Amino acid sequence: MAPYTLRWGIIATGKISGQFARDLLVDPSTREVSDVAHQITAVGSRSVESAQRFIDGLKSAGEGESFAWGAKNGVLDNVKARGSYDGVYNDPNVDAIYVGTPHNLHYRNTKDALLAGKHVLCEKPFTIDVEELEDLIATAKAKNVFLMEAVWTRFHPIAYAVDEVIKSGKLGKPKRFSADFSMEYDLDSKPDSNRFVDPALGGGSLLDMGPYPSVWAMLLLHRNPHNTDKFPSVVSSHQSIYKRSGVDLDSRWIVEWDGLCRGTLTTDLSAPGLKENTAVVQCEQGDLVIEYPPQKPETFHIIPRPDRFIGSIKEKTTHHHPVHAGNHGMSYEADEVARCIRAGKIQSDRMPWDESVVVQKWFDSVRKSGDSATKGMKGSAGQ
Ligand SMILES: NC(=O)C1=CN([C@@H]2O[C@H](COP(=O)(O)OP(=O)(O)OC[C@H]3O[C@@H](n4cnc5c(N)ncnc54)[C@H](OP(=O)(O)O)[C@@H]3O)[C@@H](O)[C@H]2O)C=CC1
Ligand SMILES: O=C1OC[C@@H](O)[C@H](O)[C@H]1O
Repeated sequence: MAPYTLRWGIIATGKISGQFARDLLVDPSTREVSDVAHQITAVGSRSVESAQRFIDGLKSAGEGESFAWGAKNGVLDNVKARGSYDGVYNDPNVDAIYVGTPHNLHYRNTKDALLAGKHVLCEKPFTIDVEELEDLIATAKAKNVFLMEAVWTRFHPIAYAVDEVIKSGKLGKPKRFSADFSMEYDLDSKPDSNRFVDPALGGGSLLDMGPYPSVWAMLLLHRNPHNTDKFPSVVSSHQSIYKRSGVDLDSRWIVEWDGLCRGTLTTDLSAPGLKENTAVVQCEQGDLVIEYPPQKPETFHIIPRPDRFIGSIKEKTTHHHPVHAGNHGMSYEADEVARCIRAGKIQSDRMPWDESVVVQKWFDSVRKSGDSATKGMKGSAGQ
C-alpha cells in the first residue's frame, strides 16, 4: 500500500526548523518506515527572502548528505516561500504546521494555525503558562484537528527500549528519581537578543531545558505501572538568577508522585552536565541509568543495588539504542504526527495533552515561586 503523505508547512526559519526540515527530507526507509511519508509544501518567515534562503539551502544538499534524498524524491516539489506565517496557515496545500519560533510565540502561532484548521506540532515548551496550553487544547478539540508538543525524545528508539524495561516489572517499584539537563552555554558571550538571555522570549534554563529531565520523569515514573498519581506536583523549588537579564541560570525542583516517590529535576546553563547518569530511577530491585545528553541519549544501563542491599538484578547491563544513521532524531515525531492524522486522532497516545499539562504546571510552579524576570510573565491566552 502507498504510504500516507503528510504535507507540512514550516513556521520560522531558525536553527531547529532547519533541523526538522532536513529530517523530513531523509528517506523514511532508512529508519524502517514505509507506512507514512512527508512533503514540505510551504515555509513561512517574517521575510520572504529568509523563507526562500531556507528552501534553497534544503535543495542544495551536497551528495552524501542524508537529506539530499528528499530534494531528489519529490519532498520539496511545489514548496512555496511565504513572507508571513499567515500565508502558511491559509495555504490549502498544507495539512500540518510545525511551529519553530521562540517560546513566547508558541501560543499565538499555534492558535492561529489551529483556527485556520491546520494540525499542529509545536516545539517545546508548549506554551508560557498552563492557561495558554489549556486554551490550545480547547481550540484543537473545537476545530477537530491534531495537536502535539514536539518532545522529540519520546519517539527515539531508546525511549521505547526504556519503556519495555519499565513495563517488564523487573526493576520493581521506584524508590527515587533524579534527572538533569545542564550545558555550559556561556550566556556572557551572547547578545541581549539571544533567546536564552532575553526574558521576553521566555529565556533561561527552565523553559528551554526543563522539558528534557521531564521526559524521563514522565517515562520512568509517571507512566510506570506502579504509579497511580495523575497529577504529580512540585513540592519545592529553587532558581538562581543570571544578573544581566534576570533569567534563571539554573532551576531545581522536587516533584512528588503520591504513593510512589519523589523526583529531583534540574536544569543549568553554567555547568556541563553529568555524562553517565543524566537520569536515574532507583527501584526495589536495581537502578536504570540514562547517559547524557538527555534530549538524545543513546545508552542506558541497568545496575544492581550496592552490594550490601539485596536485589534481583545481579549484573550491570548496557543497552545502546542510537537514532538511525543520517537522521538527527526529529523524523520519528513527524512520523507519529502523520500516523495520528491518518488515523483521525487529534492527540497522540505517546505524547498526550494531559502529560504536557502536568509538565507545564511544573514550569509554572517553579517560575512563579522563583525570582527570575519570567516570574510574573503571563501568557497571552484570553487577551
Ligand atoms: N527539539 C529540539 O531539539 C530543539 C527545540 N528547540 C525549540 O525550538 C524553538 C526555536 O528555537 P531555535 O530554532 O533554536 O531558535 P532560533 O532563534 O534559531 O529561531 C527562531 C526563529 O523564530 C522566528 N522568530 C519570530 N519572531 C522572533 C523574534 N521576536 N525573535 C527571534 N526569532 C523570531 C525567526 O524566524 P523567521 O525570521 O523566519 O520568522 C527565528 O529564526 C524554541 O521553542 C526551542 O525551545 C530549539 C532547539 C532544539
Ligand atoms: O531543545 C533543545 O535541545 C538541545 C539544546 O541544546 C537546546 O538548547 C534546546 O533548545
